[in-house]
Amino acid sequence: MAVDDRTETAGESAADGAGTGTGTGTAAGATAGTGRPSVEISRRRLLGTVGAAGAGGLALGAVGGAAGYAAAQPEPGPGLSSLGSSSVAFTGEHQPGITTPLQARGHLIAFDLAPGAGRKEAVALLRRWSSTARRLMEGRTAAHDTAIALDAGPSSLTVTFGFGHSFFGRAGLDKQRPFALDPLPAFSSDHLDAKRSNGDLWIQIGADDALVAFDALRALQQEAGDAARVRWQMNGFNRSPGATEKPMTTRNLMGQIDGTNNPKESESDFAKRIFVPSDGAADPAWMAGGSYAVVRRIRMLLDDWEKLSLTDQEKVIGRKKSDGAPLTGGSEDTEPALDKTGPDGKLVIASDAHARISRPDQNGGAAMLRRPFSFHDGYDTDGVPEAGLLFVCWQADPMRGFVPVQRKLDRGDALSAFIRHEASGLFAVPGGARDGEYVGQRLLES
Ligand SMILES: C=CC1=C(C)c2cc3[nH]c(cc4nc(cc5[nH]c(cc1n2)c(C)c5CCC(=O)O)C(CCC(=O)O)=C4C)c(C)c3C=C
Ligand SMILES: [Fe+2]
Repeated sequence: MAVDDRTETAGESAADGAGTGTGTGTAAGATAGTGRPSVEISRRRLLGTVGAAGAGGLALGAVGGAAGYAAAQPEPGPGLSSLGSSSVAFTGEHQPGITTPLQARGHLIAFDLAPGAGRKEAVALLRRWSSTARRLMEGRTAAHDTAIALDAGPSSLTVTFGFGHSFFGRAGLDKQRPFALDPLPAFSSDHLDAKRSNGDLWIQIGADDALVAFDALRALQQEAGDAARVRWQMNGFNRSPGATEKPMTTRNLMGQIDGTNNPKESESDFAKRIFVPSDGAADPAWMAGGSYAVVRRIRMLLDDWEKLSLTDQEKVIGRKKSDGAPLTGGSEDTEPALDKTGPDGKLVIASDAHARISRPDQNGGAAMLRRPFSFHDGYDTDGVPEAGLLFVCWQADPMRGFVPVQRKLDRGDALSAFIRHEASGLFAVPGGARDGEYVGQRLLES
């Protein structure tokens, strides 16, 4: 949906002047106790000014900061593109960032409650985080804003919160811990780094603008305050909207079209597969409308992968690299002919092809919604790219989603020679906040 005029809160009205083009572009004054300047303004209001000023935003840089901004002559501007103006609702049956189309930027961050912090601190933290997530997703500023995203619209920002297994003991909520959060089994191909795995609390941030995404990451990390400490943090990306001639399924860093056969919202069993039932049958009740996120940092062994011929690469997956069509023919959306054999009598889609053995019909119906981000963290000392997939998948129950499929992949996936699972997390992601609620309220106030 396109961003609209914003209703200013009482807290924002004091800073209105900063957003109306009076000259500074930032509010004077400081936020009590932080020493940091308070930029408590609506991004939309500032955008109104920038829109009226046309190239004023550019003039800001060109002629030197706030003074240049004030001097810019008003000219009609093109306004926000749909990339900047699109926003996602914070409230709803489900949290945002699960069925939201993939965004161009992603940050994953896990926290542990600080020593001595418990349920009371967690309640205050989730209240703060929810309030900030809502504001930023609407294109408003955070309570203590840094100006990083000041000129941008909401840019499809989503913020999604989850609870890890260890949270429940620390918060005195053991009885509320779902069995579905029991630790994932070990897989023979695991090379997991415990320090970059799991955590009490998890946040997934996605946005189509890098500064909007980082702004949210920074705001939420700062607001953790004394209540929680960062355990690990990972950064990812996908294709930017509009980068291709027509909208299409994204590619991963192996060059494959990735996401084709994801469950579709239009399918009758979609909700049952991805979300914990909202009809009162959920156990525990606070997870109604929620979902379980499995997060795996999967390194791609790109030097080895890129040595394969195109034919061999396609054999590993069972689909064509160019358009994602099954090797048995057709286009991306064609159902693969799994039994089809070639002139040599062998299966056209090999018995160990990744896209064959990960299918629900090869795994007792197990299905998940894959919603990954690619990552690239530079090169190691040998010049090998530290790159791959921040694999995030969503399901109503990991034992009927990720676990059986990963077990099967572990036993004989042609892709496994080219990937390495380096970190892992499992998080209970409660249903979306209702109006006036914070995320996790039904757990924390149960
Ligand atoms: C345990 C679950 C899975 C892991 C881990 C996984 C890693 C992984 N996958 C690719 C690339 C592709 N995967 C594709 C399909 C696919 N993968 C999984 C599950 C896991 N993948 C499923 C359930 C499916 C869909 C199967 C089906 O129903 O047809 C494809 C094909 C295109 C598509 O449907 O998306 C590609 C390509 C990589 C690179 C990777 C680890 C780095
Ligand atoms: Fe896959």
